[in-house]
Amino acid sequence: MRRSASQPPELPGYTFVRLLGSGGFSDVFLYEQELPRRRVAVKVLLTEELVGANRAAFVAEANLMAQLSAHPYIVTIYHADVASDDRPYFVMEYCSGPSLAERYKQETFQVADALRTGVRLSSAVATAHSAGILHRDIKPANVLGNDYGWPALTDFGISSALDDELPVHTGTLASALSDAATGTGGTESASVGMSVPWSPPEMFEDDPQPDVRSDVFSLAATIYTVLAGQTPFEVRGRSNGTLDLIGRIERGAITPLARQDVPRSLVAVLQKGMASDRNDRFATAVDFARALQRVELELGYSPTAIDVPNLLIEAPHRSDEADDADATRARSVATIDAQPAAPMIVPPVFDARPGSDAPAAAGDSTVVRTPQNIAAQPVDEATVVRRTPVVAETVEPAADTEAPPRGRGKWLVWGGVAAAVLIAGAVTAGILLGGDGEDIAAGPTPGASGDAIVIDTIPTPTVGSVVPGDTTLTVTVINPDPLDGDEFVWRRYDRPDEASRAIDDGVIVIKDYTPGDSVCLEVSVKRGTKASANALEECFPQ
Ligand SMILES: Nc1ncnc2c1ncn2[C@@H]1O[C@H](COP(=O)(O)OP(=O)(O)OP(=O)(O)O)[C@@H](O)[C@H]1O
Repeated sequence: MRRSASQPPELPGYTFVRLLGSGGFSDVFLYEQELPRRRVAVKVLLTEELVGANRAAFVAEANLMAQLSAHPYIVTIYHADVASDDRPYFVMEYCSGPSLAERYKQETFQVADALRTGVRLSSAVATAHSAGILHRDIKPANVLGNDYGWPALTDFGISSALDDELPVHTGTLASALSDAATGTGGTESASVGMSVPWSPPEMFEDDPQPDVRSDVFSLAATIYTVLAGQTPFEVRGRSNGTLDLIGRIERGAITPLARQDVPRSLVAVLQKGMASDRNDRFATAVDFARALQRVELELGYSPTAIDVPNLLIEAPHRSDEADDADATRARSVATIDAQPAAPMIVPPVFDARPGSDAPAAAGDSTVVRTPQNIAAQPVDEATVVRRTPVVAETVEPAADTEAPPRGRGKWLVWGGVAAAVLIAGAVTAGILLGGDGEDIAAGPTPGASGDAIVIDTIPTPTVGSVVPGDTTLTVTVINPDPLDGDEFVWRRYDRPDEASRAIDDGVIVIKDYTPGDSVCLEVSVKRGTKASANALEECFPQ
């Protein structure tokens, strides 16, 4: 439920113009500043959030952003104070353009634009890292657009110092349950914020310990999102509830990026950025930016400068790039120029382009997004708060319990109280309970509502063997915990138009197979009318 905005405060020297937007615990208003005359965005903490920890978190956000304000791709903070109604506020650069979230839903990003945005954003993130700050909530909605159409990273609301504990928020699942049910408060404990579709797997651990590579994952996921027009672990035509996404993120099941104009090298960079094991990712945001620059060079584009402070790393110029307009700025930041391309290997799972042996299209042609390549159902993009360490709990299903309208009950946007409890339990157990199993008879359950009630635990199949033949590919799958009557349901997710099929012996035979081709399968165990919520999703041969 959307809450109504608070009253804009009276601010001497500023005239209120209009509401720009509302966050979980603050409102952002457009004001006209008198001297110097300019439009500014003012973020104001809600009266209900004035209690200690929230006020401190708000002030910390202003201080973190102010520390990074000189960066060209981080929203600039001008001033902070407390209004006459006792609400703290900060005044920042007004970003008149659409955010990346608005843009990717309305237009198809050209490859050059995505690369440029990726390098710029990475330099903003690297700058935060060099100041000892993890952003922890990088996603398209937190990248605003300024007057020049440049990206401007914002919302350091859940950021933390690199060597600190995660920021502690007040309020818990238990207290939310209690609040929702009775209107009273509950006990407090620590919780962490995250936006699930762009979160790395380590954030779902009991005691998350994110580091710079966690931000690298979210950076890569953000660039994937703007290129694909959907988040990386969303699958068209399937349930994309929070549990589904967490399962796919943990398995590294990135949805193939079906764009002919995205070169294999870029696919490989994004895949490496989103590797499940953080040791397999780029070690730093600068490394990720450099990899994007190499793709720019490969495609014949001017490499976008990496603007970072205090890192006077000057790589050799490409002679014809000496006048790159991007490289000269009146900013106190160093510039890292592009380096020569290095070959990268693209595993087939991520690259869904037909005829993937064909050379990469170097062009930057406009791609018209057809209804087929738009995600069928929205995922929950909100920043949510999860208690940590997460403890399994059991509650009566409360699917129709309303989420509190404002404040730290933000995580309830996950689809209700029961969904949040289910996530907590599932993550703790290290497995994702199959209880949100899709009702086969009714078809896939769209959205987070499919996460609401735990009914049973249906195992996820594993791969037994893969045997490529001259004209067939035979994949045998195993039910690790079979019960009488269990079957398998499988389909090719690289061919969304093909129907699902049921088998009971676990032997999947793909006919008309051409050796060397990749076949992407989604296999669930079917038990009665339910299926395992977390399907096996893999492309073969591996
Ligand atoms: N500097 C700005 N210029 C223009 N619009 C802004 C600016 N800062 C925020 N907004 C708008 O205000 C909305 C709310 O901002 P806020 O940072 O509170 O967002 P949020 O991420 O939804 O909330 P939270 O901080 O609770 O995660 C944003 O969605 C954005 O549209």
